[in-house]
Amino acid sequence: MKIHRGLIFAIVEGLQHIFVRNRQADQVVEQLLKSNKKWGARDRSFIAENIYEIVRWWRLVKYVSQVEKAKEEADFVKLTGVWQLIKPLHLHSGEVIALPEWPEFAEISTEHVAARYAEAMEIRKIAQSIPDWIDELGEKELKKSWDKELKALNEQAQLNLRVNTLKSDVQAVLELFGEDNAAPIANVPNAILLKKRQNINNTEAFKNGYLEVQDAGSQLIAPYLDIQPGLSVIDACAGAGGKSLHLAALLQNTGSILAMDIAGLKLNELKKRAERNGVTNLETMTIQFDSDIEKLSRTADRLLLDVPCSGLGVLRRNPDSKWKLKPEFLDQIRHVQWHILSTYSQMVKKGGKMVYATCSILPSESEDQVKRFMKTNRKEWELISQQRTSPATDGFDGFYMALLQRKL
Ligand SMILES: C[S@@+](CC[C@H](N)C(=O)[O-])C[C@H]1O[C@@H](n2cnc3c(N)ncnc32)[C@H](O)[C@@H]1O
Repeated sequence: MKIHRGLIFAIVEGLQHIFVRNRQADQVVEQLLKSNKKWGARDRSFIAENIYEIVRWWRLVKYVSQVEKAKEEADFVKLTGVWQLIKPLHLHSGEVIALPEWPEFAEISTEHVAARYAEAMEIRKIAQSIPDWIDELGEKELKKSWDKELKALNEQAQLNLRVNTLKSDVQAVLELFGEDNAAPIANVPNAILLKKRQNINNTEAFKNGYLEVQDAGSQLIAPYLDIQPGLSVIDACAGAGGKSLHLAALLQNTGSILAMDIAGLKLNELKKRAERNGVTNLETMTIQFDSDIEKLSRTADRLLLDVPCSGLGVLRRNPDSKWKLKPEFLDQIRHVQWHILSTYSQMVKKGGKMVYATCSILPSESEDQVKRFMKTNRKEWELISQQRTSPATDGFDGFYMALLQRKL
């Protein structure tokens, strides 16, 4: 494939936004692609793919390029050029290419790149492109399985849909996308795998609320709460509502859902999504004080605690977060998780159930928090079951869920 200057500089612009201006990769890519209507579908996917790949393999590309800290435009051009050379080797895809003879690439020697790449492959944290502290933590917490999870977290995530059963069904959505392009996912009742990447938000099916984009692993969490029609459900960390919408569908629009969060803006987004999904049993509430929780003591048949976390189970989708995450944040978020689990659980009625969930592969954010909760609340609570999904073993994102019941 011929390398076009305009496309390389679009990638460079995107990377500068992410690494210099500290912006989120998905938002940067979305805005960049909107900014030039002349790019065709191939150009767009070239730009988006390269930005995500370079973000994912950032430490490796910097090592091979010998760029210590990327600051200037020239650094990003070099990194983008070097990635074009190592990509076919590293991802086993595409043909090996020669870089065009632009002055910006004059310094890059193919032989030197090949030698540095071979050297990098011997050092896991560089070959797998992960900060030292996450590599150490992963090994400490996951022991032998860290190696294979780390590799799986560097793969490109599949595109999964959840069919909204309030408005459509799996068969109808499969027919919309066609047999060649869509397939059901085993053991996840309303999940569909789309074989080709595409922008779902522009489709009529999405605009009509027939479907949502949601990883199949994430689709296991709402049903884990043992939902039956008529129940009163609280989703206490609802965010923009991926799981609230699923809960509404499982309730078949009966009973009630109270979607809560400390971030009111996210709940506003949830309201829009609920309308598109045809959800009629949902209210939202922004949490401001501890007393907001106390007032709801023992009111819920079911409580979902989809707590804030490191996101180390969803790095395939958000590869930039491994560079932005800091050890101090992880310590702080574990305290928040504990606060939520130990105080919000009061909202569950006697005999009611609660799911504690994270999108982290780390036991310290997941199993250990539940273990600690059970140690202090054994008289009142029973741990019914726990489940994990894993990028390495089932190909889903890395989620943890625990089902607990308040004794009668
Ligand atoms: C993992 S995200 C939720 C994702 C959401 N459930 C979904 O399925 O789309 C965690 C959420 O917890 C919220 N949060 C953080 N601290 C909180 C707190 N103390 N109480 C309630 N929500 C909190 C964050 O704003 C964020 O939206």
